[in-house]
Amino acid sequence: MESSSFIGLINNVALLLAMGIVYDSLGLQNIHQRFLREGITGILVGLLGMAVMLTPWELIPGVFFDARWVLISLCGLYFGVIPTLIAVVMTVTLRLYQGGAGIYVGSAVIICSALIGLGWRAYIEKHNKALTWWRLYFLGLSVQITVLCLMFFMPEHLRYKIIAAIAPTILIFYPIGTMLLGMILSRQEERRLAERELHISRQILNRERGLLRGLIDALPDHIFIKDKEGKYLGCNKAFQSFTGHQEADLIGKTDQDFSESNHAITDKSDTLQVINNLLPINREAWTHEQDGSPILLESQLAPFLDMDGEPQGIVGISRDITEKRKAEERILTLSQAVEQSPVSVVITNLKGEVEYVNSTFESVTGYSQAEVLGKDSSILKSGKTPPGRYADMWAKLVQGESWQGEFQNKKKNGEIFWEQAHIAPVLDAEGEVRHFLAVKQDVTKQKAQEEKILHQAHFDGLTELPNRFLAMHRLETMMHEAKRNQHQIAVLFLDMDDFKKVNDTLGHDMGDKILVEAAKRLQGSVRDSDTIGRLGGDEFIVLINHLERPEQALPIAQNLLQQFRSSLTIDGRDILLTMSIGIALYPGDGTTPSELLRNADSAMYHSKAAGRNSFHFYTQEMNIEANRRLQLEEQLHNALDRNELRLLYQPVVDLKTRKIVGAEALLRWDSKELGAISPEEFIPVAEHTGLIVEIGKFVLDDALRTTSRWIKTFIPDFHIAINLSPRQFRDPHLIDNIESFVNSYGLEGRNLELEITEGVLMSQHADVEEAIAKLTQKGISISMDDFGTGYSSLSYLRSYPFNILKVDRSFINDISVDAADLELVNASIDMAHGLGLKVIAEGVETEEQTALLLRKNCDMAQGYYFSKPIPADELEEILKKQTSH
Ligand SMILES: Nc1nc2c(ncn2[C@@H]2O[C@H](COP(=O)(O)O[C@H]3[C@@H](O)[C@H](n4cnc5c(=O)[nH]c(N)nc54)O[C@@H]3COP(=O)(O)O)[C@@H](O)[C@H]2O)c(=O)[nH]1
Repeated sequence: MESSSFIGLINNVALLLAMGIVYDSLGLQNIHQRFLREGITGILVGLLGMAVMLTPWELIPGVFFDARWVLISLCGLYFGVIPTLIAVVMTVTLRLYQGGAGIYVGSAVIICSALIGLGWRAYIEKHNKALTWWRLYFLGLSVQITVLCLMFFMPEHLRYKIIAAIAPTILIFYPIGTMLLGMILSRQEERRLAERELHISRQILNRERGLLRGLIDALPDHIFIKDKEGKYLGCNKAFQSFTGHQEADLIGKTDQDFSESNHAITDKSDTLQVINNLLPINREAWTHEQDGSPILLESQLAPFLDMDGEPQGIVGISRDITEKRKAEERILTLSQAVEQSPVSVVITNLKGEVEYVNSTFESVTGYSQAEVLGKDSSILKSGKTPPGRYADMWAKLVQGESWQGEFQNKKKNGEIFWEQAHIAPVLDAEGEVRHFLAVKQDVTKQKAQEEKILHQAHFDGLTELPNRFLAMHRLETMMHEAKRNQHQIAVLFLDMDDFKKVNDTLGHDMGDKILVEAAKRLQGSVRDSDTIGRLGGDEFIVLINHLERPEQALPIAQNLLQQFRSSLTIDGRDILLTMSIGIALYPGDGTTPSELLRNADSAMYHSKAAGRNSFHFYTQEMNIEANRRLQLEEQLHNALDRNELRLLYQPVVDLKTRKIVGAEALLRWDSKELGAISPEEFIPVAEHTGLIVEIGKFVLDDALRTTSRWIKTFIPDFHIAINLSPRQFRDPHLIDNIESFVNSYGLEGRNLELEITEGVLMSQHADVEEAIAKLTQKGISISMDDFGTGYSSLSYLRSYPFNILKVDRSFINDISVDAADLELVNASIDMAHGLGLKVIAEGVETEEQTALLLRKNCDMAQGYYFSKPIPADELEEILKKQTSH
């Protein structure tokens, strides 16, 4: 090859190499817009191709040659369609401009080499092949063979000359050149790619490093790194502000160089421990913040290793757990309080499944925690709680409101129990309902108590009949219904005849049994729709509903009386009892329950007055009687204050001497409103109302004061008889009062005689026995009044320490005409004397009676024959005269 040809070849090679260098130095790969990048690349390759075409070398004289197809084929292979098209257009244009014999073959060479380059590119991309040296070689070879073939289209006189001239060169050197050039371009491409990746990696690394630092600095936890000697290698902002030292000041120093706060997080021994064991450790320590406030730090220290696994130091994270610890302690206290709470605590999820129960729940229900966890809270349902209550509860809970109420639940052993529950939704920090909390108390005992109280409030404890309150309530309900339906009601007021006497005689226990039996008989004689109740004592009420005519009550009352025609058998004893019944009708006899009851009561009184064991319908006259009783009660209340009460004295005469030896104090009431009222009328009222206690005290005081004068002046042995009613014995001050009056008026016990009737003894109060014993100890005489009228006076005479027997007026009346009465009185006197008692005959009205009594050895007498009850001053005059004789 000639030197000029060689220079041309070198020139072509240099231009081809320049393509890669220029591409690199222009940084075309950095142009992000694809069309711009490919356009510029195409122009650059086109320019280089034109430069190659303008610097050919003369292969043989007259035959010029260049390496354009190498450039164009590599452009197709490396840069793709658009740059190759531009380069082809530019170089073909130049070739056409150059003209000559090879104008078309030269242009075809450019186009074919471009197509072969693009074809190889498509093949490599499609099959994802690597651009190896041998592929580059075959690309070069295929291009050269194509170029050689195209040479056959040269004019005939040149065709073989050219082929002969170029064939060895392009078949031997050009494929190798193409391969080498391609490899250079590939290497450049790889380097460019590696650089770009490195650049990107650096960017990522920097960004991530910044991000990581930012993150670490943003963390509230204290983060630090130390080397093996415990010297700081770095730390985050939180650590800096906690220790009060900048990172730059910390680096290279140990905790020994700083204050306590650093030691709280880690100390040298921790660092050594972590490094030696290569295991993380946790530690907690109390220290102080910069402002001196105490703070609890929890630190985690872990080793960090180099690539070879050698420990390089430790990394530590420490955080403020002061609030967490306080919260834990609060939660612990709270959970212990809940656990030990005396009430059951249940926490469920929103589906009602149990998540927690305390120990009280376990002990109350018998279920262990394990048995109920995850179960539906309805496990305790007994089926006895009304379903509406659960619906009401859920309606409240789903609205976020709390609910309280009672359930009748079932224990594990099947026992039913009452629970008072307060259930509330539990909200989380966002205000969302997450759980339900139930606080429950076993109120079974209270319920039973309530029911008992309710029962007691409505039912009579002895007979289990409705009591006054319930009976009146039912009457009111019946009245409403009767008013609506235009029917009538009969209210029957029942009172047992002489029950008090029977009760007192046979004792209260027997009395109670009689009442129970009587109640059963009454119950059996009315319809279910009627009501029978106990008003108290021996009083019952029967309410007959749905009457059309008043007469319909008549057979019912008759039937009730009939029930008691046969005797009651109690404890083997046959007891015959009768009833007095009063009937009031609604609406005729009253428009309120109390008015009807009052009027039925008046009618009952009338039955009593009419001889008992009978019934009477209420009449207006009865109302008058009842009103009278009411008036007496009202007026008697203040009779003492108004000085309406005074005492009369009836002398008691010694039958042998006919001299006054004593007197009986008898009370009189001259009411300013009602006029003179007989003691027979007002004493029962005073007893009934309890006013007798106050009045009796007045009698004792007045009588003892008055007679003390007579005793001191006229008769030292004078005895004053004072009546005591049963009710007075229930006064705890009775004995003290008597003693105090006797002492204060300078009297002796023998000057006082207390008259008690059988009724006092029959009440069987322990107080009576005790009181009588105390009184007799003080020398006070006790006399049995109205002897002979009661049932068992004789047995009482033996049982109690009586001093005097007062034979009742009813026996004395007829002793002069009735031999039986005289015998009775005679026997009484003998018996009394046999027991060591003195006898006073009451109601002596004639000399004949007096003489008979004297003959029968009666000791004393009182009665109109000797004197009616007279005022104190009159008796004083008599005593004066008697003494002076
Ligand atoms: N607890 C108290 N009871 C008292 C007191 N004062 C009286 N009474 C009791 O009231 C009942 C009626 O008493 P009174 O109307 O006073 O009748 C007494 C005499 O007046 C009456 N009497 C006396 N002699 C005759 C007579 O010859 N004929 C006749 N027809 N009546 C006569 O008898 C009554 C006395 O009875 P007694 O008490 O049984 O001795 C009466 O039961 C009183 O007890 C009082 O302060 N406290």
